[in-house]
Amino acid sequence: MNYVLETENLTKDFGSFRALDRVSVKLEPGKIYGLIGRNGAGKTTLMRLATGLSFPSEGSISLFGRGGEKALQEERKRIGCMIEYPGIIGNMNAKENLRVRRVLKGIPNEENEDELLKLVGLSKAGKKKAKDFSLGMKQRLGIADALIGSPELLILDEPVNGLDPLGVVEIRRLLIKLCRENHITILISSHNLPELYQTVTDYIIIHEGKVVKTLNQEELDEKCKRHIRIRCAETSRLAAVLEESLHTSNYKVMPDGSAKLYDCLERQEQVVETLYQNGLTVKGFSVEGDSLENYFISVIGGGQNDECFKG
Ligand SMILES: Nc1ncnc2c1ncn2[C@@H]1O[C@H](COP(=O)(O)OP(=O)(O)OP(=O)(O)O)[C@@H](O)[C@H]1O
Repeated sequence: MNYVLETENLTKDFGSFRALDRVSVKLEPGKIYGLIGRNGAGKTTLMRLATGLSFPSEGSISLFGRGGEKALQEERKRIGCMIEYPGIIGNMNAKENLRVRRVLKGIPNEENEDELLKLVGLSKAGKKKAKDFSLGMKQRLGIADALIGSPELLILDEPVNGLDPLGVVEIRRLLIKLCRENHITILISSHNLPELYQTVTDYIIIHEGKVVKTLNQEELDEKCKRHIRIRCAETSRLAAVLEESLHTSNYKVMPDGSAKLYDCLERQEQVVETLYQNGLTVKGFSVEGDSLENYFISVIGGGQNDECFKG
């Protein structure tokens, strides 16, 4: 497969400080990746390297299946980005801002600025100068800017940072639309985990410059979904008892022979009783599953400053 972005052992040192440590990630087309990590984990550094705003100390990057400086320079035209702060000219309105960007990006044909403004919900901003925009409007203008040139990969550093709940929802809808309808692959960083959960398809968890976990939404759901974990000696009969006596097929038999039961959480006593009545020797019975925040904290080791994961 030609990955949209692939890094191999990507490393960035600032003097003796290693901000990014042998990061290898692969971004498949048509997905929305959430880059998660505490303050200073290396998210922006990774994004800056991918977009060519900074250069690696070691390791390699390839974009759309091509590596090497010359090819990267060409392929970067297929990326749109908003990193750190949206670069906005305060004395110009939204449309003028986009026009300047288009010219700076060397896109000669009259790109459809009106269409972009409509897409990000700024068509009514009219003559209002960007310096008078709300934070949400500025973020949306930043995204419109990143969309100039019809990029196939959109890289957004904390696009919902500082937005009110409605603004957050608007950006979420926009990103999902861009991915589903315009087939744009998206990499976003955010500390707002509940929000990411509703937006992204895949997660890349980064901690102290290292990628400590990559997983998709389904895998995360599986990890976080509350369930009863049942361990018993007669593995082969357990499934039959769950189906025939508890009338549920909402369970999964794990490789170690235990079962995860996603039903019956409100009637655990009845479950235990039924297992005993059917002659099963229960060796373990526990309720497992976690909140999203706790899962991420468990992956990165927890500790102080966990408030970077907003609830
Ligand atoms: N130009 C630089 N010179 C020195 N150190 C830097 C530089 N840029 C980043 N760093 C350091 O590299 C580490 C990673 O920074 P980075 O901005 O990538 O973190 P982040 O995950 O984006 O954090 P945040 O969530 O706060 O934005 C931090 O410790 C930061 O201080």
